[in-house]
Amino acid sequence: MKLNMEQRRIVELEPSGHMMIKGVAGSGKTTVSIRRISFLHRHYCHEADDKILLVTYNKTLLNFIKYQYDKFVEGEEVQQSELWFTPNPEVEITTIDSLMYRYYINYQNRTKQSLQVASGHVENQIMLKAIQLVANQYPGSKILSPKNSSFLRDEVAWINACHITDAETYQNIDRIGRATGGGGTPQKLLKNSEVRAAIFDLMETFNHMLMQEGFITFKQMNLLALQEAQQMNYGKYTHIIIDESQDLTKVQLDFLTCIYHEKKHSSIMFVADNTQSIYSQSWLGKGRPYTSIGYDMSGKSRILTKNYRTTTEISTAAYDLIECDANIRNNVDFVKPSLIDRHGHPPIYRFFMTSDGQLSYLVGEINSLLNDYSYSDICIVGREKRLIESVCSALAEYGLPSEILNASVPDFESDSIKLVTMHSIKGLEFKVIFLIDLNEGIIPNDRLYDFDDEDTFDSEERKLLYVGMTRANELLYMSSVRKPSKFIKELNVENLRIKRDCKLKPFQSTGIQNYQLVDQIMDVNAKEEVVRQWLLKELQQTYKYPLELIQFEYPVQQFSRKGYVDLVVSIYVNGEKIPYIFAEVKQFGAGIEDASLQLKSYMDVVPKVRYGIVTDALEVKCLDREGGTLNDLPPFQPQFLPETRGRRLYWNLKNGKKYVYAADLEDNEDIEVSDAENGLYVDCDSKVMIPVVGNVAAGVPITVHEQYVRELCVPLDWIYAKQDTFALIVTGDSMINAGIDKGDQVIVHRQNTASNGDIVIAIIDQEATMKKFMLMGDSVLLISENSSYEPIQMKREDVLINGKVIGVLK
Ligand SMILES: Nc1ncnc2c1ncn2[C@@H]1O[C@H](COP(=O)(O)OP(=O)(O)OP(=O)(O)O)[C@@H](O)[C@H]1O
Repeated sequence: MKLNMEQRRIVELEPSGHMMIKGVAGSGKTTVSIRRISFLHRHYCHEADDKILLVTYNKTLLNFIKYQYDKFVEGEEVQQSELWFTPNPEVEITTIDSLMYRYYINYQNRTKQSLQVASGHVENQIMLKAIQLVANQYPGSKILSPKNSSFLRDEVAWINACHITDAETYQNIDRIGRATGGGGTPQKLLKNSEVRAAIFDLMETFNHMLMQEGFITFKQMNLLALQEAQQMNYGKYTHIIIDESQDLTKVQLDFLTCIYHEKKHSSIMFVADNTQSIYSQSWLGKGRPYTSIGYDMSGKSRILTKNYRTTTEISTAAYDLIECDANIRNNVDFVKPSLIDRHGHPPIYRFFMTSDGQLSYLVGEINSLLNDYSYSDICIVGREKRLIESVCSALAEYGLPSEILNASVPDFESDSIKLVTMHSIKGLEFKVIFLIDLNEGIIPNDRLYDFDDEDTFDSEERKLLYVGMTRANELLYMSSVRKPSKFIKELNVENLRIKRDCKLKPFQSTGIQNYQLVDQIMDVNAKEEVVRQWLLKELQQTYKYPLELIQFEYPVQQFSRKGYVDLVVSIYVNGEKIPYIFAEVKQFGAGIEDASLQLKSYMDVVPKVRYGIVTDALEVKCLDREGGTLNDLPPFQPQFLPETRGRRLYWNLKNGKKYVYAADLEDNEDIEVSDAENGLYVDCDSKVMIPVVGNVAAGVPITVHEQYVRELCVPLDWIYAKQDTFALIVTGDSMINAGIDKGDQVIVHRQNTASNGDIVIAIIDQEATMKKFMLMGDSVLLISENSSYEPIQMKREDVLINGKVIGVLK
């Protein structure tokens, strides 16, 4: 892979302390980070204690990096990658959690203190005790109640994650998302309030009680790892690259600063995309400035805007989500993605009435994809683990191999469909992604509404969906069951499709007041009408059929019975209007099996109809005349309309070529000319009007009259000079073997000379006639191209040539 210029500049940047790389999803942030290791290792790692660290937030991403590089990197880079992933004192690639855990173990060993990570249950029990104890000191406080214990546990974890060690800091900190007390927050967390004072005391008491009982939380463990790093001066890194830095907590960021060994040639690079910040305890992802962790990034940031991972169609649809979220767009570090010219199928969205419906769709679609993709190219993504677990076991029943990606030892290569949660797919990519169960209550997850205010929480969940959508290299499927997530409505339906290889967009209802062809509707309140109106709109907007070709309730005689096709699209063929597409619609979600049979029976009795479509707005089936299934319907073509142009053949005797000449029936100056052989249109910008002066017998006039009633418009190229060009109507049949028939128009150039073989207008006995000119010695043969007529031989001086035929308009 060749890096683009911006990427290469970042990789090869001379280290000068801290810097930030902002980039959109798929812009190569991880790619650049890995190449940068190689560069730093080669050029800026010359001192004995120089070490490089690449730290990722999530374990699956770490393993994905290893997998990608083991698989793809060649030549020198293979050696480099081997260097990184085999024990090597100079380069380390790890997750922030395992790194901090190592420091925590050192802390334990040094302090001889052994604490166990508390289970959720233990944590809750101790929290309840702590609430009881502290509540006595705040008799007026409503917040310190057992019913708020999970909110309080979350808030305490947040204080610990943010490395807030004194009450004053907590009293004054911006509590983004919570301060307003919106959504499920039990109480406003106003600055300098008694509520905050109570929570801070609770945090200290809880931490203390937990440790007393020999337990610790993950957040406290991180605090102790940080303490250890501050204490010890060993194992520091000259270069640190932090991938997904927007997800890290304040403690984790402080820890990395602490293990950064500042030197003349050292560097710490924060790689971030705030649009993908999906953790509520993250620090920078919430829009906090880098100065809050001790770095001034003015003039130190670089931007990557091009999304290389997904197609333009997928990126555009995913961006719809971001565009409607002011929280995300207004974030200081927001980067608007720019698109690369890689096109593919727009994302497919399906709605199902039941989970079984979704499952059988998944099975059917995966089976149909297997011609082009292997199982390992496909990943099914769910908001929650339980959702993918149930799909995983169901797929097994259908004989489809699948496995839930294990974050610790993921096997990306195994020939099975992967299943993963939205949180763990961050940083990964697959050729085909299915985002399932995008349902109300699941995303945004209403069980988690308890803590942050609604807008903040929605933004976080919206980003989660954005992360999922931007994982697909080629094909993205999205589906909902029963009630779609409100985020689905935020996607622009124009950017979605209902099926692969089909232009039809997902169902959207139309209000009765906007129904079309109302005079043809039997019952506007009928349940299937809204489906028919959607299909009608699709036929007009997506397939471009004009409304005048569409009709409702088209009568069909089936033996003694009369039936009515719900919708028909007709076209004109040779001036005759014939039915072209039959459509049968069913009410929303009613199924299409019966309607398919009905449609086939209608098509059977109307042999002219070519295509059929049947839909209940959820399922769609297109049929051909023989009843075979088609991917899509044909789009409208201009020739389907009644003829508005007179089409004629023009034989240009100047160059021997034939053209299709089409003049508008109402405006004969509006002409279209195309090459009759290859159909290519001929430039008609320069054209002239020539008079139609009468029939051939009248000959070519000697003087030009101004008042010719009829004129013919022809391209300038076809004639020699406008003032000497006339059109005559052929009256006789003397030239039929030359392809010139009665009624044709010939274009004549006025001249009194002719060459052998020219078709001329000659005056014989004071009457004009059209003949072929042949000079024979002193005489001239005027030949009819019709064996019924004898050639006329005349003395050369007696022959009066009036003009030469330069073209024939049939
Ligand atoms: N210059 C390039 N040319 C072609 N492909 C590229 C280029 N840069 C990156 N890619 C490809 O784009 C995809 C995304 O790259 P990468 O994972 O590094 O992006 P990212 O910014 O870390 O993405 P995300 O933040 O969404 O996880 C990868 O498949 C990578 O190989």
